[in-house]
Amino acid sequence: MAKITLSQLRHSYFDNPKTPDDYALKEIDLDWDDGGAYALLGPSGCGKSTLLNIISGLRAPSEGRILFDDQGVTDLPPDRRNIAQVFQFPVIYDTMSVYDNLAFPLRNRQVAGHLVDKRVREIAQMLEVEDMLDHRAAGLSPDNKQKISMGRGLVRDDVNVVMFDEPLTVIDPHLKWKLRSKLKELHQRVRATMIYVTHDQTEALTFADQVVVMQEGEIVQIGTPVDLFERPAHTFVGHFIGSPGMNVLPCEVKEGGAFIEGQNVALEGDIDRNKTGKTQIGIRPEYVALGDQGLPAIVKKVADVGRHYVVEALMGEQKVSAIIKQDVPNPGEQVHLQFKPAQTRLYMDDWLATTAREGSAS
Ligand SMILES: Nc1ncnc2c1ncn2[C@@H]1O[C@H](COP(=O)(O)OP(=O)(O)OP(=O)(O)O)[C@@H](O)[C@H]1O
Repeated sequence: MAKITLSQLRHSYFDNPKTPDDYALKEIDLDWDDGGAYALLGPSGCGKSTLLNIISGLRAPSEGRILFDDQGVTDLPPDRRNIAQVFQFPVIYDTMSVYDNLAFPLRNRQVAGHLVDKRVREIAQMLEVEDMLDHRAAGLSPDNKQKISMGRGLVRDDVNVVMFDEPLTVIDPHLKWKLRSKLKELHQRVRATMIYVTHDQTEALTFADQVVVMQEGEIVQIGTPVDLFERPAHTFVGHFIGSPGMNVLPCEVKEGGAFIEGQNVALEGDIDRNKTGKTQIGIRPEYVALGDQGLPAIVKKVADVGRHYVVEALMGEQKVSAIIKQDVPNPGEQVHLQFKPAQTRLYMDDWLATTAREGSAS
């Protein structure tokens, strides 16, 4: 397995790109460590497939380099990059048995018979498909077919990286969680460098140790699932991750503090003096409480989602969500919103612009 480096990578589908918007990938600099479990997360059109195709060699980048273990591979064709890929739809040979399907990538590389057998049985045991080894692949259910497809991706231990491209698309919703946790377990056993591409936050956060969040051809944050939840570096990450996402509220900054509707709102720490631009407060619904004092708002909707209630209130024209467990208000009621200071962040032009005060509870 290998460390993957993307250096000053840019890609445009136009012949003469001029503005940043002409680039499907703006500028990507990234190191993926050997043996890490990564997710590439972002909405449709943000550039995930473009990036994946550039790493696998199906597409040449307009600018920049790709290195595997510090060796340049930018000019190598896909078959010389030594990558295993698992796609949205199962890629297996229907006429072959499950055993032969799993053995295929190894036999193709002239691996000795006894080693093929050992590895196929190991992978089959990890995937819990040992009892299917003699079955013909054609008769398998879609989720078992995709399991075998994953097995084919994992069977070789000499690949640089295993890339999964939305691998759970065809899986029944009630089986998704099973395969999701299975993949995480497989990574822990196989310890290969894995990149999991998805637009689904649950899949990304369950699988990856580090999640790379993309928006409009740019990486907006790389972090652990906890980092992304606790300290979104960009308002997009705050919106995209969480349910409901982070509240992003226009505010005024003066005298070193932030104000909404003339009321001072305590922030997590100091404001970064080097940043400028549109000013907004970011606060997750989990850290908004209702009380006697605070920012006045009118309750619009209350949803009981089982473990807690999601209250949607209007502060003037501005919608604010709060997650609460008890003392549920009624729609139409006047309430006061209180933001937990250690979780109240300022964003300037959508980028985080406060530093957490040392020792403040997060
Ligand atoms: N072959 C192409 N020619 C021109 N533009 C393209 C081509 N492929 C992708 N694009 C554009 O590049 C941008 C990034 O697309 P890309 O497919 O990489 O995103 P994605 O995040 O993988 O989305 P999805 O999940 O929908 O596949 C989009 O604006 C898309 O319209």
